[in-house]
Amino acid sequence: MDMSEDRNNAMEARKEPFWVFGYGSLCWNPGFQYQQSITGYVKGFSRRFWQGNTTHRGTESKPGRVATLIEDKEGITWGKAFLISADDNAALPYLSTRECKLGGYRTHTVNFHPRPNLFGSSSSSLSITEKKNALLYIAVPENKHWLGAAPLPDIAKQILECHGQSGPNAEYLLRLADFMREEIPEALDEHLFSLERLVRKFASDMKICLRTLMGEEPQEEKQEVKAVVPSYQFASRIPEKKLRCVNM
Ligand SMILES: N[C@@H](CCC(=O)N[C@@H](CS)C(=O)NCC(=O)O)C(=O)O
Repeated sequence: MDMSEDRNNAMEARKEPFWVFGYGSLCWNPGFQYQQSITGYVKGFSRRFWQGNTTHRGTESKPGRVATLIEDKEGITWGKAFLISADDNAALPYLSTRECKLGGYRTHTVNFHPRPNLFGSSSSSLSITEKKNALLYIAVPENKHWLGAAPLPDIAKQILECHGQSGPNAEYLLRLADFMREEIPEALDEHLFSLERLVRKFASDMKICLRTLMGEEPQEEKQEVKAVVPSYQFASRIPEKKLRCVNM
């Protein structure tokens, strides 16, 4: 699959509004200005916590694990796309620092499929449901932070133990799982939700309060996960967090 980076420059050169697709922390903490956001999916990829991270969610000596995409002909990965305006000159440099410089990701252009309109699309909203060209940031096995596959319990233990400049690695996983459950409850992701279940189990076994770990008031631990009414302001309900290591 051609993962050339020159399309990024083409998007910059064209100076037209463009879409960025997020499937990890960008879903719940985009960190840049955007005109609108739409949940939806990309085909041909599956999400995996196979990318190591030594800045945001880990250290050089104890790298954490963050999300990337692996090629999977039958794969569908759900997330959120953000429309960035033509005259925005800040988003791409910010993402290049956050994703590429600090995270080992590279750009790739895909077709983004907006989530089918749950209430029947009128002709006026047809443009919202049409697939769109989007930029995404993917970590490929050749990058220096790549960790690759491991037994899920080992990945879960690593996530529970690691912490970086942006906070606990567990926060990254749990916020992504919460985002998917609350904004796209129909989306399946066995890898993500199995990891969430394992992290919650190991935290309970080790008497670790995840709410405290995530810097929230200690509360009664979620005993079971209930489907909730989709909230379209998910990101706005998460405490604003500027990523210190991006420093932009
Ligand atoms: N490219 C993926 C993953 C992005 C991601 O998680 N990047 C890391 C860079 S290492 C990050 O920004 N982490 C911020 C954080 O952990 O809060 C996405 O579209 O969401």
